[in-house]
Amino acid sequence: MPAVKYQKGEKVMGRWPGSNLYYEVKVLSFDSMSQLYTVIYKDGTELELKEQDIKSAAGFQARSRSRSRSRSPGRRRSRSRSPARTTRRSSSRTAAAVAAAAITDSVPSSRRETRLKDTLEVRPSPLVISTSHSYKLKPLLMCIFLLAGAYFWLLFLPAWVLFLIIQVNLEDPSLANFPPPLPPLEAFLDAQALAFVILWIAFQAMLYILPVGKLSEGMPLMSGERLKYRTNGFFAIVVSAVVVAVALHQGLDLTYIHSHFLQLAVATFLIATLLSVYLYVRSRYAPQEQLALGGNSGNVVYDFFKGHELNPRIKDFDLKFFCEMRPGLIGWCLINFAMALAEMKQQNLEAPSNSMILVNLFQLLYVVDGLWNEEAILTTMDLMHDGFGFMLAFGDLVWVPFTYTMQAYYLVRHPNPLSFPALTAIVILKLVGFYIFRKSNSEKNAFRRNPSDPKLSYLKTIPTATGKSLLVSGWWGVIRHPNYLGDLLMALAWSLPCGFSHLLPWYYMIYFIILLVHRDSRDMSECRRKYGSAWDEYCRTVRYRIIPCVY
Ligand SMILES: NC(=O)C1=CN([C@@H]2O[C@H](COP(=O)(O)OP(=O)(O)OC[C@H]3O[C@@H](n4cnc5c(N)ncnc54)[C@H](OP(=O)(O)O)[C@@H]3O)[C@@H](O)[C@H]2O)C=CC1
Ligand SMILES: CC(C)CCC[C@@H](C)[C@H]1CC=C2C3=C(CC[C@@]21C)[C@@]1(C)CC[C@H](O)C(C)(C)[C@@H]1CC3
Repeated sequence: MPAVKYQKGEKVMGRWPGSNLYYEVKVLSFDSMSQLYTVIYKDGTELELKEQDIKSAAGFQARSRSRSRSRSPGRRRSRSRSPARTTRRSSSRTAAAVAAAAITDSVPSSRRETRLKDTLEVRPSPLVISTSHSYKLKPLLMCIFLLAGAYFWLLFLPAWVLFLIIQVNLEDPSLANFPPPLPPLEAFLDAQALAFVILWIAFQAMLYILPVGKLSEGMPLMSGERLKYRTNGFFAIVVSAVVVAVALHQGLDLTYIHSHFLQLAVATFLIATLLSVYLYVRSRYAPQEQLALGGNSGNVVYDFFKGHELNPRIKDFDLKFFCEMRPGLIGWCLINFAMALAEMKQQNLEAPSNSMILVNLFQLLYVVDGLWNEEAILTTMDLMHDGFGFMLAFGDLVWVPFTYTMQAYYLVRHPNPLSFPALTAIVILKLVGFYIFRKSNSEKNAFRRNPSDPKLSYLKTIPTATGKSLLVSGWWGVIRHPNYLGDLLMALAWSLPCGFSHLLPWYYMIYFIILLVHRDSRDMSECRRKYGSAWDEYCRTVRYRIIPCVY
């Protein structure tokens, strides 16, 4: 049995979860089952920490002394944030009081910066957080639930995609016709479809590595390092569009995508599964500091599903960023366009229907906007916190292109004429949703990138113990997830053109409500863990999550 490294009663430095800050803590106990130390901070907060989040006090002080000696004056500015120094200072103010007092109010940027710095200087000892949110081993039942969940989703998600594809293409896609007639087994696999998918992904990978476009910096990792990302997504979609146009001109029949939708989906699923196996294997050898918090249960299926490595890269090629932003996202627009051509062919139309045009334009705007603002993805949850495993690989490569295109796929066989007032109302809804979505995402992204940006000086903020602040006015002062509200309004505008005859084209709307409500509660617990009572203060100030005055 391995020896316990830190003994009961020993004074050590413990990392504050989710940050790079270390505080002096006393070891209370060690649980050999969970391999977690229970430690107590100076203000009485008890947390459970892994061994790698603890350092011996002597070694830590020696290291921070030698590091601060070698720092340049510019970097020394941030010395007040060093944990060693923070622990030497003490403040009688409670964290909540500091947070409340330091909400900055319409101050000029220079003053605001000073104020921000001041709040960093008087940073209190860690916030008192309730143990129910603490960083501790989940009870056995919870573990069983999570494991069972992973098995369930692993089987359910691919089956659901197949079901949607087969069902929506039926003459009568009513759910009363469940289960749909299954095609013979050999109809699922098609070598040509597989070749097309491989070609598409390779083409996107080639565009991604071209030395064109900006190299953007990601958010600081635990190690303090900032990864660089080639954010040339807009370039990639423009080149893809030109190549497709040339291929069409040369006689390429894009309606192949409609007639082989099932085979293309199965081929992509195989690739996503192979990729996930590769990701799982390499995560077993990845250094500790490159791992995400989740996906380390020791259960193969759960870890395979959740993903463990945060930013798996082959040299500078970032697999998670590439998969999230390129083949699936740009493929989504290609498929929609192919569906418009298939609709014209099937229904003998000279031009796509108004509904089809709306769906195509709306979703194209969404994707182009995402690619134009590609840098903003670097401050989202997936990029910052989630490991890359089956869930995201499948989500990015299969789920997005083969289920987000459901409205266009549905319209090929189920026309839904739109009156002019209905069309106008839907366009207005989409634009309102888009405005809220874009403005709120850009505001948070700009603030996270440069909190002292003079253009944001009018915004009120709450400082937190991690050194980051929370916006408490502007879009993020109205509701806690304004970007989700905008996204939901847009989703509504995508389903409305399909009418109300069937439930299936509304699948995206229903799924999206569930996804975003779940993401919101996941984010709430994560932020509560990271920011402690500063987060509570934020929640008291901004009471509603997604819909003002309702939810
Ligand atoms: N079409 C689709 O399928 C999907 C689309 N989306 C869209 O992607 C976008 C990104 O979503 P997602 O990554 O889920 O979440 P967010 O972009 O909302 O990111 C949440 C993070 O923002 C930071 N944050 C929260 N509140 C504040 C605040 N008041 N001030 C400053 N920072 C704050 C926190 O991170 P920290 O403090 O660590 O910076 C938090 O963890 C959204 O627009 C969403 O609608 C998302 C999922 C699926
Ligand atoms: C398979 C599961 C049930 C769900 C998987 C979820 C993923 C499909 C989504 C998680 C977050 C996403 C985002 C986008 C696409 C869907 C996934 C990958 C996004 C790239 C779409 C375009 C937007 O402009 C965006 C804001 C960049 C989105 C970021 C999050």
